[in-house]
Amino acid sequence: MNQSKEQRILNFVLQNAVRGDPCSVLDTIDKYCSQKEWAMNVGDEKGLILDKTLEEVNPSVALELGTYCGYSAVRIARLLKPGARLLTVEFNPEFAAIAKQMIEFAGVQDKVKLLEGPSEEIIPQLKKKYEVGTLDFVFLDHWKDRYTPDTILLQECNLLKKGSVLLADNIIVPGAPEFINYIRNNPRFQCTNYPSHLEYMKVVDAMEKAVFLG
Ligand SMILES: O=c1[nH]cnc2c(O)c(F)c(-c3ccc(F)cc3)cc12
Ligand SMILES: [Mg+2]
Repeated sequence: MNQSKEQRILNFVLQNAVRGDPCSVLDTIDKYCSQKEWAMNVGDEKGLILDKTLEEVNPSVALELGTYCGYSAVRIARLLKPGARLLTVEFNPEFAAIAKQMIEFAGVQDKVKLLEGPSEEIIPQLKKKYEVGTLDFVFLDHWKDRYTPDTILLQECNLLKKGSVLLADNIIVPGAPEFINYIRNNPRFQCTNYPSHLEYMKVVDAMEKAVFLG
């Protein structure tokens, strides 16, 4: 049974990165995905926008929707203050299995809880089952058609508080026009657009930050 691309990425990290060194894991994934096989990690250019947003927010509790191979989970976790935690949601069991190993190899497993399943099922469980009060930061990087319903669900579940920050990937490619229309016309959010490029490509993409006003 030949290996998946995601397994090849993990193997390259296990063989070439430094165990326990998150930056080494990120650089190694970026090297593989820019030189050998493209993959949908947020990457190093949009990753800097993620880093800057995280340094502004300095979240105690962060949520990521769309773990994939764990690149952005490692990227987020490496910047979390002591005691802060990241909950990351992945629907695809194969991706979740790869991400678990990636997160452990990077040494950030104590800061990250990987939740396997559909976001629409997991979000309503966050308060009671995962002891979340409210979320300081949410990274939307899963399926574009879920950005709006999940943002509405986060509000319905009272998981956002005044100042909670959402950051959404792929606003241009693959694009999330319905989300952009929803969030920019919603008076409860203050939006900022961050032009960038698609991971590992010269194609234009963008991220959108939306601050919940309460
Ligand atoms: O499905 C996705 N979920 C989360 N992030 C993505 C991404 O960053 C992509 F570039 C892409 C992408 C895939 C194929 C393309 F040709 C272009 C972008 C997809 C996703
Ligand atoms: Mg993405």
